[in-house]
Amino acid sequence: MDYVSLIRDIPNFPKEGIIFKDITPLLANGPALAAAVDDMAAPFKDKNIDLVVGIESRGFIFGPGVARELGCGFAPVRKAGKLPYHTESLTYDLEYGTDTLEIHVDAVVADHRILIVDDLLATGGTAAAAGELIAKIGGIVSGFSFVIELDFLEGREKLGSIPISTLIHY
Ligand SMILES: O=P(O)(O)OC[C@H]1O[C@H](OP(=O)(O)OP(=O)(O)O)[C@H](O)[C@@H]1O
Ligand SMILES: Nc1ncnc2[nH]cnc12
Repeated sequence: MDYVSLIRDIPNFPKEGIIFKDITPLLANGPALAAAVDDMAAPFKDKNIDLVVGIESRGFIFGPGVARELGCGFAPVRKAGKLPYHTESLTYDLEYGTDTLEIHVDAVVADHRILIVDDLLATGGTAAAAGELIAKIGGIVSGFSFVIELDFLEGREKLGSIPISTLIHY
């Protein structure tokens, strides 16, 4: 699938100097969306994943589809103040600022194998924070699956030796 032609560059969004990768053309294309979800799940089909964790907000678009493909459930990692039950929380640096992520304390079963899903890996701060949160509540982070990776930001350096799958590299 030619994903690259379905991702639009938006210069200087949301801040001067950032080239934002807009995935909405890909989302609007039925075959491309289905292929992206399949391709994100494929490397993890035989990895005994127990739960997919998606990161707000664009991880919520792909995560449940990937979970369905893997035959497991889904749990959200959300921005601060959005989750209703008791949470673990972590503040981290973004390509364009800082943010705080939270997860419900009972989101994972102890020692279950977790796949983290998001649309894009940039500096890796978000994915690393999600991984730390899952470890704090007893899960085993067993993979990361992204649509896009911005190689020049070296985000995968923050994710250690855990398997990472990405559909498109820039
Ligand atoms: O690798 P990093 O440098 O941490 O950046 C990647 C994160 O940035 C974007 O989300 P954003 O924080 O813009 O939130 P959104 O999905 O709610 O728009 C993207 O969807 C990732 O979650
Ligand atoms: N350049 C970028 N485009 C889209 N989402 C992002 N998240 C972090 N950096 C981004």
